[in-house]
Amino acid sequence: MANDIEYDRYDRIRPIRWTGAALELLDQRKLPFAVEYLTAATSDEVAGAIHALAVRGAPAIGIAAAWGAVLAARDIDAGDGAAALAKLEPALQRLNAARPTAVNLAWALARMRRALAGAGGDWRDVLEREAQAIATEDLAANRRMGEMGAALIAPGSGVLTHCNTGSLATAGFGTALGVIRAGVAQGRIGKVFADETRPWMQGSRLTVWELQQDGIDATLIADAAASHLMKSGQVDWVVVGADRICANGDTANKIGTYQLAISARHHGKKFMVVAPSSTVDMDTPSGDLIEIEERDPSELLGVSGSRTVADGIQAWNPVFDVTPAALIDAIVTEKGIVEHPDAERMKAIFGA
Ligand SMILES: CSC[C@H]1O[C@H](OP(=O)(O)O)[C@H](O)[C@@H]1O
Repeated sequence: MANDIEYDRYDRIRPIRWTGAALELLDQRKLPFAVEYLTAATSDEVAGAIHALAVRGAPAIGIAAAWGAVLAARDIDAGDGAAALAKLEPALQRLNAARPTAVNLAWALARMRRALAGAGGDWRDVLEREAQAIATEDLAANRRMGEMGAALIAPGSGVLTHCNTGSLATAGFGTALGVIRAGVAQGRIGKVFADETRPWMQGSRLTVWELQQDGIDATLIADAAASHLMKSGQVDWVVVGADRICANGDTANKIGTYQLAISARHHGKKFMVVAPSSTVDMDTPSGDLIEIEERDPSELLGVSGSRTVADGIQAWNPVFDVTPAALIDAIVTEKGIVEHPDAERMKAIFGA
């Protein structure tokens, strides 16, 4: 750790709590004005919470789904893991269908299946240990990525981030927000900007609130102000998370990321993607093959329950977009940094 900096003070939010009998989820639809946990007692309740964005963020939905598999196991009897897997598969499919773009959901469920396949009579304990391992490994990866990403940022830099990639979106500490936490703690980042991230407002409702809990000042900007901010010279890096990183480095992330990358390149700013290796999908060759989630257009027709658009107006609501690898300066994962990513450089770290 850089200078043995104590990061715990930067990492007190836990959006996912396993009680041993149920999963408690910090309901992110109610933040920042209400900190309330909902209790999911079944795998289908977990799937519903993922789809409704009560729990959100690529790593967090993978972790929640893993615990959902543990909850599904409570409803079946089986002599070994293989028999259990056959009975669990319908519930695992419903969990997998909760959201399509973030690969972490499918990755976590595939890992739970692999753990079950070789398990004997203790398959329930194996399943629970695997879910806990996924969460524990994610937190460790975030702490490591924070250090690795911060090391790329020169002291006194300004940073713009998009959406929410913090403790709320992970097992803790965050991905892009983990780099910002580490960069602030090391004195490398002097100014943090967060954009609002319409339509779900992850930036204005979640990111600036999360940083406020740490005592880190962040300045909120309108999404539309991002290019003007970069032109003003106040930021040196744009640092974002990811939902799926393809074999050639193309990266799916929250809608609006692509235009930030275009503007960053135009203004000579560096563009960093931060994500654990569980977000890397070497089975998808390029970004044009990623399924982009489209949510209910009504999310665009109002704010906080108040309608802002005349009746009868149509809306199109894709909630992710794909940034081509050519616009990315560095992809930071806990397994290594891919600078100027392309298929060859991705393969060097993640294999075929
Ligand atoms: C570390 S979270 C990664 C990713 O997840 C978010 O999407 P959503 O809020 O819809 O779950 C956003 O794209 C973040 O960048």
